[in-house]
Amino acid sequence: MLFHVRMRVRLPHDLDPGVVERLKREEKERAQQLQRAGTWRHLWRVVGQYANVSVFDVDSADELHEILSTLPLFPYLDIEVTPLTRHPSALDPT
Ligand SMILES: O=C(O)CC1=CCC(=O)O1
Repeated sequence: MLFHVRMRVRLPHDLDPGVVERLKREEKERAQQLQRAGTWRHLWRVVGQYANVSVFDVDSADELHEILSTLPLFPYLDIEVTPLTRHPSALDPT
């Protein structure tokens, strides 16, 4: 199942810079692990915002919830999820 996910990052301005650096490093490691596994299919920066749009390929909404809710940055993310299905005019079968 494919899901479009929009994440907006809202880090508190008074968060310790060392904590911010660690969270970003851990988020990157987890994101790249999931990309290598084929689960995090697309990861794009939204121009002009500290936000991304992503496409996840998972077996269920429960699996997606588990992934998103365990991201290191999760406490600081506003997340919107949109389930996707195949468009009948799409050439790409995936
Ligand atoms: O910077 C972001 O958009 C948040 C994020 C998601 C994966 C990652 O490495 O950073």
